[in-house]
Amino acid sequence: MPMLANPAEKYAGYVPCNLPDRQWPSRVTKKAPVWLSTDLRDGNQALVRPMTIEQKSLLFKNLVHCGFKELEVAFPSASDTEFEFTRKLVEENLIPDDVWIQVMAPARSEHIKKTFEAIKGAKHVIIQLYTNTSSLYHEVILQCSKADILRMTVDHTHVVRSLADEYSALYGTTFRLCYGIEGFSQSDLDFVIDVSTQLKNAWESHGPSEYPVIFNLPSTVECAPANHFADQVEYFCRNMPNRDQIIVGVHAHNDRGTAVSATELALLAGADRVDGCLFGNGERTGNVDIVTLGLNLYSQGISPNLDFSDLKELIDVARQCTDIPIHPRQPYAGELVFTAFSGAHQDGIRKGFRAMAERHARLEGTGQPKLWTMPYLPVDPTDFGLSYQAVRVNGQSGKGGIAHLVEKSLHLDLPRDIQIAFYKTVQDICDAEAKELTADEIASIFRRTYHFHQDNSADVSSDTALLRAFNITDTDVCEGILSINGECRTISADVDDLRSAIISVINEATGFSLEVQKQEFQVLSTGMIATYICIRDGVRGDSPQGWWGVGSARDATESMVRSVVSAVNCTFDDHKRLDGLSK
Ligand SMILES: CC(=O)SCCNC(=O)CCNC(=O)[C@H](O)C(C)(C)COP(=O)(O)OP(=O)(O)OC[C@H]1O[C@@H](n2cnc3c(N)ncnc32)[C@H](O)[C@@H]1OP(=O)(O)O
Ligand SMILES: CC(C)C(=O)C(=O)O
Repeated sequence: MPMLANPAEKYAGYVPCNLPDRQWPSRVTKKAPVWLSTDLRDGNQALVRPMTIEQKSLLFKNLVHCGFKELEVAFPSASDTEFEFTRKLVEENLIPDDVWIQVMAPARSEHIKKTFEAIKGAKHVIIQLYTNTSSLYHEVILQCSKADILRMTVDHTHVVRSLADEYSALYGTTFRLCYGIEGFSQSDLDFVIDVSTQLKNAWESHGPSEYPVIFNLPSTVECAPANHFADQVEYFCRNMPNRDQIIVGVHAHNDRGTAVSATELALLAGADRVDGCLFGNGERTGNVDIVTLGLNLYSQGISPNLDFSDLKELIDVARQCTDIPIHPRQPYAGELVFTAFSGAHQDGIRKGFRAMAERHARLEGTGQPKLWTMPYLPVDPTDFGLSYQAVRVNGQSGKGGIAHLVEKSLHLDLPRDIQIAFYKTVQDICDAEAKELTADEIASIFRRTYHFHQDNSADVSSDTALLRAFNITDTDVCEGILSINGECRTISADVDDLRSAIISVINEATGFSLEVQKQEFQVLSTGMIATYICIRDGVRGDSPQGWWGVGSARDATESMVRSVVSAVNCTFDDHKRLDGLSK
């Protein structure tokens, strides 16, 4: 069936909230909310294979390690696994004293009783009782009236409170009530406020409670834009009597792909607490991704009060438990997130790192913060235990990115001309092989292209010219043995005359008429000295731009000699290539 020419025949848009003086658009978030991880409940109920007790235990341990203080651990009346897992947490004393476990129960007495049996003996428990307030639900699913929903909610609040009082007396448990208002974002908000007020009254009618009731406002199904959800949350916060005596939570699903925005705007609109799952696991398109929310705050300089220092480990644990892979573009956690393939981005990142290092050096000792200001990289992945793969090279890459990888692997800060020359070599390979080249591959192409050897274990089989020995005597005379096409030549010259002496030995041996066009020295971060040299052959004139050579050594003179040998090898290579083409 094709898409409809007029989708209004099938789908109705949302009805905006009447909130002309809405406050949330001009507010700014300054602190982290209270987090509730629902990985083990809403995340779990959406899996192809719900987690085993072992998987739930592993995930629980890691969530606690991240710093969650409120965790919805189960829907205990749903299955033996859910029940037994809750018992295990309690009986094996696995819940730290400062952590509240939350369990979920529908408004059905037998389910509520079973839920209490599951948490028997726990220290801190939040019972989440849920009913659905949307008309779609009571008309279609329960086939009852609004009044029935109200009655059902209030009646079961009394059941929960009576059991809570009983269990407190018997086991010393501290209880809190959370009301999960399923269907909130598709409900008549005045009805929601009515049910919520009556639920609160019912709870409090048994006597004072140390902790305020939590009202959990979900977009059970995300059906409207994020600004609409924010309006609904602000409306609830402004119209609930005694707002300061309750906690308002939000629980966003991601059907429209805007759960993160909806939650962020809901916080501006007055929410105090946020439910979510790691990496956005959960029903259909998932619950809101709590890692993204936390790291979004972090990137604004606000501590999320959650520790994601080892994101890689957390990704591995989440995958082991849910059997759901992380998308390579998942914010913060995806494997391609801290990577740039395109030339312009690579160039920006490379320049950005330098500029930032210089700026930070200037700020040293001033007491001013060394802020992260990097083009294309909004946060520093090393804060989350991830490494930079800021630059990866394929056919879309440019000279800046390639030079960045050479610098990372070989510590050479290539001058612009050699960057351009080497870029062409790499591009030809990327194009011919239609694939990405790794940093190691780029380094080895560089070594091969420029016959650049930093240690004696290097493969020199493709070298036509080789420096076999080099020594500078006490009297500053340089002595060396050069092998050209397997034939050894001896050089002996003063340091100042050395370069022309080598060139004339080579010209004599090869019939070339080489002359030096450019030469640059560079002290590397390793303490070595690099020399970049460009030579031309006045006889053949095949390469008007000349051939580049690169050498490095502890000593500047030896480095220069190595660069000449490298350039001569490049000249040979090119001549062989051109001669091959002309045959
Ligand atoms: C938005 C949310 O995420 S809500 C939480 C949803 N989570 C889950 O459903 C996971 C765990 N659920 C389960 O294991 C099962 O659905 C159970 C144990 C709760 C109930 O199982 P069953 O009794 O076999 O019922 P079933 O799953 O077929 O249907 C749900 C029933 O609960 C009713 N129901 C749904 N929500 C509620 C509620 N908040 N309070 C009371 N009853 C409810 C439905 O109307 C339906 O009733 P019916 O059997 O009279 O038609
Ligand atoms: C009951 C609530 C909290 C819920 O899980 C939802 O509506 O998605």
